[in-house]
Amino acid sequence: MPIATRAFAATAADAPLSPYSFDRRDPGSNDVAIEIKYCGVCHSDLHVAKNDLGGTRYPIVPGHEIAGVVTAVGPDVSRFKVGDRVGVGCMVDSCRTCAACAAGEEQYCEPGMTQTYGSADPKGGEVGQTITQGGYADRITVDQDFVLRIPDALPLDAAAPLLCAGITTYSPLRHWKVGPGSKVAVIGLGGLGHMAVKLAAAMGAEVTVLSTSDRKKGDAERMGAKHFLINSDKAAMKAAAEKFDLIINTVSATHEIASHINLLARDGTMVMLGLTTEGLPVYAMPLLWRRRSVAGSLIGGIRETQEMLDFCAEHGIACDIETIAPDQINEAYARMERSDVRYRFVIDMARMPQAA
Ligand SMILES: NC(=O)c1ccc[n+]([C@@H]2O[C@H](COP(=O)([O-])OP(=O)(O)OC[C@H]3O[C@@H](n4cnc5c(N)ncnc54)[C@H](O)[C@@H]3O)[C@@H](O)[C@H]2O)c1
Ligand SMILES: [Zn+2]
Repeated sequence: MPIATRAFAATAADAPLSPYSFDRRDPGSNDVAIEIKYCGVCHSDLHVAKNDLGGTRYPIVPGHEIAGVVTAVGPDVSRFKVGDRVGVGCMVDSCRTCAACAAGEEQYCEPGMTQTYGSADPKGGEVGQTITQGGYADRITVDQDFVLRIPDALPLDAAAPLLCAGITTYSPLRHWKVGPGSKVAVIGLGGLGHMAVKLAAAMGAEVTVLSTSDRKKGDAERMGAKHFLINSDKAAMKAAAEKFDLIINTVSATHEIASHINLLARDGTMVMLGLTTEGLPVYAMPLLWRRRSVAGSLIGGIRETQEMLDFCAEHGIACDIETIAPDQINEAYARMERSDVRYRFVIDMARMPQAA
């Protein structure tokens, strides 16, 4: 029996999200059926719903920060049982044979991972759907290899955004070997940025937040930042020159980065996380003079995502959230566009309208 699912979908780039019903597949032999309790609202959802990146196929149910409880498992599922607290992030499958998948970095799967929403699903996807549909929904069915275990120490609502915002910031902090003594700067204190601050501080780094105003200074310090820099303050920016080993750039819109390169120490790296589509000028001289890099990073693999969840449980880290009902999603998007969010909206599926 296919699983009746209530959701919120975008039907066009300029239309508000609205109630949408469809069927999830009944669990196959390796599948886990999940009742979604909470889903975080990532800025990528907004980019896709509004077709900022091009190529969105409608209707689309966004959402890739999923936390819920297992309701059924297929006969070959060994890792999960009914009642387990689980999460699903940005991927629901990959080729599993390419070099990236073999290295546990399924996000860089060479033929391409199957994203939680908007991907053509090689297994046929949801019943009657040509693309995968995401987590602004009360049910989902996912292959067990792409399901994460949410440790008991983490509340499901505040853990949900870890499945994207958490892993997207944890992975570059690990890749660039952040630890005690590292100096890390975070640009953009939103969903990703606030997790970058908490995670880098828990890894022992000295963290600085770079922002356009001092509105969030108190919050940043509470999250573990030692310093707060306003990027229009020329004297402060000059004083911070050559300071940082790693700059995590989470800004969601195209913005000037060249003036920030001088903040990097020798061998320092600025990691771009925002899904911006326009080119940005970067000059060779400040890069080569200190062997600096500008890099990018995409979410993180399944093994590393579990490691991140366990790290958060061990260090008592979760997201700062504002819980909303599914029908408040359009208002939440409008607020995200105004940078009015502290620091992640999370949809509570128990408040799904009955008629959806
Ligand atoms: N690389 C990845 O794997 C990955 C994963 C998740 C999200 N993302 C992308 O990362 C970006 C951030 O996502 P989020 O969910 O944290 O968004 P968010 O809306 O929670 O935060 C964005 C931050 O950028 C700031 N900002 C926006 N425009 C700005 C500007 N012009 N100048 C300076 N600051 C500005 C906002 O004040 C806010 O602090 C988005 O583009 C999102 O799509 C990438
Ligand atoms: Zn995301």
